[in-house]
Amino acid sequence: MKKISLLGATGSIGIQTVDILRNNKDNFQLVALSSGKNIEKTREIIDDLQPELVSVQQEQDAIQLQKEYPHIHFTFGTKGLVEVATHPDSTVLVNAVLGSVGLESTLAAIRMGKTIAIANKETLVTAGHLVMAEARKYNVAILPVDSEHSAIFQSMNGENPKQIERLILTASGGSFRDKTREQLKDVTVKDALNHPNWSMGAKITIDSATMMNKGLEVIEAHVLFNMPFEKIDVLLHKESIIHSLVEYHDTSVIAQLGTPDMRVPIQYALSYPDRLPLVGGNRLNLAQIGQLHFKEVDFDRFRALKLAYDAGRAGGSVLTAMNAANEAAVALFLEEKITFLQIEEIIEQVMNDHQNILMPDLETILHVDSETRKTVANMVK
Ligand SMILES: NC(=O)C1=CN([C@@H]2O[C@H](COP(=O)(O)OP(=O)(O)OC[C@H]3O[C@@H](n4cnc5c(N)ncnc54)[C@H](OP(=O)(O)O)[C@@H]3O)[C@@H](O)[C@H]2O)C=CC1
Ligand SMILES: CC(=O)[C@@H](O)[C@H](O)COP(=O)(O)O
Ligand SMILES: [Mn+2]
Repeated sequence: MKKISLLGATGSIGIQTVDILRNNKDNFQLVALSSGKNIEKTREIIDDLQPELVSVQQEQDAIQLQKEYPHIHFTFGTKGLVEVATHPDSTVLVNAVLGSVGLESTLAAIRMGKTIAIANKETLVTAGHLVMAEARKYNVAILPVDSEHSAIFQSMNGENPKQIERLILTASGGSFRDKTREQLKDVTVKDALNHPNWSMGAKITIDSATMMNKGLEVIEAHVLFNMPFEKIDVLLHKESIIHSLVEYHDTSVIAQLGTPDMRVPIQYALSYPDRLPLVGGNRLNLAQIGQLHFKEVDFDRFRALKLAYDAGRAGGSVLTAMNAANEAAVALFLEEKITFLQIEEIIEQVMNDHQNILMPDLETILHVDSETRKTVANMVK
């Protein structure tokens, strides 16, 4: 029986994780969870899986829930995320919270020796060097949940990492993959939220449309697999059936395929090194699909991807600035305060203005993160 702490239980990844835990009660037990502001969904998960500890975003929600569930301990805010992540009974942290707010709780869980199943890519982008250094120090496994990184992880199983030629991340191209830059000028939030293959949270769906998601994933791959950027490629593949590929010295290419279903990589990170049957999973029928498509990426068309490669190659605090600018700009786009193309304009301006600090410590990262968010807010006043 693995005991689990789950950050971001009410989100897209969180709900799918809860689904897996519910279907595998003999293997997993949820001991602690965090949610944000969705208190109705939080109640449903509590009633279903009876955790010992729950953290919500706001104090008043914690007070209300404490009255309703006196046998459960409630907490809130950033310290609540840390409490959930470090619950003494859990051995695995599933980090499915959104954004760089997941950083400190991840570091705290690593220092308690917990295995980390990580969906929260912003944490790896903003402070990958700190997370991986702590993971090495405490001998903790960081298991990918992101579909591409899970595919790479599975395609590296039993192989010698030194014999890898390159990693190939597949990209659907997002909601606007068939539009020109000219046509992107007046796209709406509703259109941007309409991802062709995946049903996901709003922020990552917009990231997918700008291709910043793929940029974050290139950096995530660099961090998780210790691979130089020159050996990480992106390939447009509109069906999202091949989740990513690894090419070896001898020209062999190993890939992981499957129908687009995030429960597969989530469950694999939980059951690793075993595999469990996926309740309600759809089997891949390649004969029925008939054709798979591939195309080279145009970096002028997908400018956010180029910015992410630039930040990755530079390293240092510009990664935090880029990530925070993206989080802030996407939030403004979702509130309809800026246009779609302004997202990457804002990121580019923030990166150009940034005074880079190499190997930033936690304090510097938190400072750059909050200052960048203020800068972006001022840019659109
Ligand atoms: N969705 C997907 O298929 C995939 C997602 N990922 C990554 O996983 C992470 C989560 O994505 P996704 O599930 O789509 O996101 P969602 O927006 O659906 O969910 C985010 C979760 O985080 C909570 N949350 C948000 N802000 C805060 C905060 N300030 N404090 C505490 N809790 C907070 C939300 O709470 P509430 O809703 O209660 O307010 C919710 O539980 C992201 O890093 C994303 O890039 C990676 C691969 C695929
Ligand atoms: C499901 C998942 O892992 C997402 O990150 C997905 O990759 C988004 O798809 P694209 O970024 O390829 O559009
Ligand atoms: Mn992904």
